[in-house]
Amino acid sequence: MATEADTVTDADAMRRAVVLAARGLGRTSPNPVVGCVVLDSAGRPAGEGYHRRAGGPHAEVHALRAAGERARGGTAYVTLEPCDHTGRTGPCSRALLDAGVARVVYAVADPDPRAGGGARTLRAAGVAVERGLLAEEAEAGNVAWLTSVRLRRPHVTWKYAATLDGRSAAADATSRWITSAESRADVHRLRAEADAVVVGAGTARTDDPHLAVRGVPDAVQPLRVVVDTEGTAVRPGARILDGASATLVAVAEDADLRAAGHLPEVVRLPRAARGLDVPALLAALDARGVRSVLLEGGPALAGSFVAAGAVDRVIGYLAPVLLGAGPAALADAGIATLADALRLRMTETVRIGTDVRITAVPEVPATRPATRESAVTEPAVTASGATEPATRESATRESAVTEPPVTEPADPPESAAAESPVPGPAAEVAAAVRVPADGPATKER
Ligand SMILES: NC(=O)C1=CN([C@@H]2O[C@H](COP(=O)(O)OP(=O)(O)OC[C@H]3O[C@@H](n4cnc5c(N)ncnc54)[C@H](OP(=O)(O)O)[C@@H]3O)[C@@H](O)[C@H]2O)C=CC1
Ligand SMILES: Nc1c(N[C@@H]2O[C@H](COP(=O)(O)O)[C@@H](O)[C@H]2O)[nH]c(=O)[nH]c1=O
Repeated sequence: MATEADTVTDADAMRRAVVLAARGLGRTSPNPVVGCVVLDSAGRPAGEGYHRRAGGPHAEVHALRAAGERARGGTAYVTLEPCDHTGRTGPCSRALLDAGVARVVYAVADPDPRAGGGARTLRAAGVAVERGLLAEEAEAGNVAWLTSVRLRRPHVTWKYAATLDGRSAAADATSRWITSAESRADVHRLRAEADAVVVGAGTARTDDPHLAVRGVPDAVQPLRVVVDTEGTAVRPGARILDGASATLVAVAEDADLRAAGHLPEVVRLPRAARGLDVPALLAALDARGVRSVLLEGGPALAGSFVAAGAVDRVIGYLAPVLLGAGPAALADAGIATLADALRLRMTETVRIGTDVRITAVPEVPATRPATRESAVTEPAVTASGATEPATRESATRESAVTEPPVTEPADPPESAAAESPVPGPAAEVAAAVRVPADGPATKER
């Protein structure tokens, strides 16, 4: 018989599931990260698992396999509502029913109301279903995927490195290096978690950046993106063209690309007041399944992202260095008076090497996609002439950021599948990223 010491509380089981889910970060895109813990009928640990990669078994399947017969009559704790559809793998609702699980507790409901509901299927089959346990923690761990599904654009983290007086380069444009080796290694971890790393033409010209992940074992490489109106910033032989990861150059619809034959892939976007239209860029990335963007600057492009309401998280590395001159970390973001300042809430401060890393999120998170600056929505065309998916019209899908714990008295929101892409352009297209045949692993899209 199980003693109290053998048994696990609901909260502990879900906490473990959240920890397990995080192991999939950077590997599951375009799917969410999901963790699952199964307790037997006496409340003792029976199995656990997490979603390891898109196309692979879901967290529930891993956990049920580990639990075997001990799942019968037990409880499954899942960080996201179990899926109810057949994608590349079968429905988790079915797997849970087949395993004889008596109770399912999930943290976060799937935000897509159009997809079928795993919770509803389970409940209809007599399983006790509860949602909302540790929803905030599970939500935080899955913020990129949830933001991407809710806003129909990738989650954007703007990362910068600055001196203590807030400068991101010296007056002569040199900036290597402001921050310590430890901070720079930490940035590679951020890159490994992102589907795409984005920089502006100024950074491409000045820094000749590489932008791939280095020094993170088994990292899945992000797409490298340069926002370059005329398609002239990435020169032949640029480090970004080395094949370590796929590279995409965003150019204007009317850019003259006759001298751009060295660019591996190009997407054409509308022009905006400054450079290219940021919401259109995000829509183009969304259309190819990019769930998360690490915006690495520079100051001008970051300013445009802030102006477009398209920064969901800021990670600043502040070094104990003074310059006194040189560009500020952020250039014009369309904010003219203090009342319009973008106020952030600090979520973490950590000392890294000789620097401080500050993480902050907007006090008022985005609840709708940024609006296109330019009115026209047209198919973008690649350098090779292939038509890219049309950019999305800005949709308005508002949803609460977190949900309070709820014991299901009535029908919960219908669930989409952990594996289910959002119906619409992103799912329809999910264009494969061009990588050399013998190239490194690239995030599956
Ligand atoms: N410390 C740090 O964290 C970082 C420092 N840096 C430093 O910053 C400097 C470069 O920064 P910066 O000159 O601001 O360059 P950016 O990298 O921000 O690129 C700006 C250029 O991108 C193009 N662009 C296209 N669309 C847009 C848009 N919507 N908004 C803004 N720009 C757009 C424009 O060039 P075009 O018209 O040609 O397309 C524009 O001039 C370098 O000295 C570099 O070393 C850079 C990154 C990070
Ligand atoms: N100067 C500066 C940073 N600069 C950023 O790093 C990019 C270079 O990346 P890579 O070529 O891959 O090493 C560069 O273009 C800019 O975006 N980052 C930091 O963490 N600390 C620093 O002091």
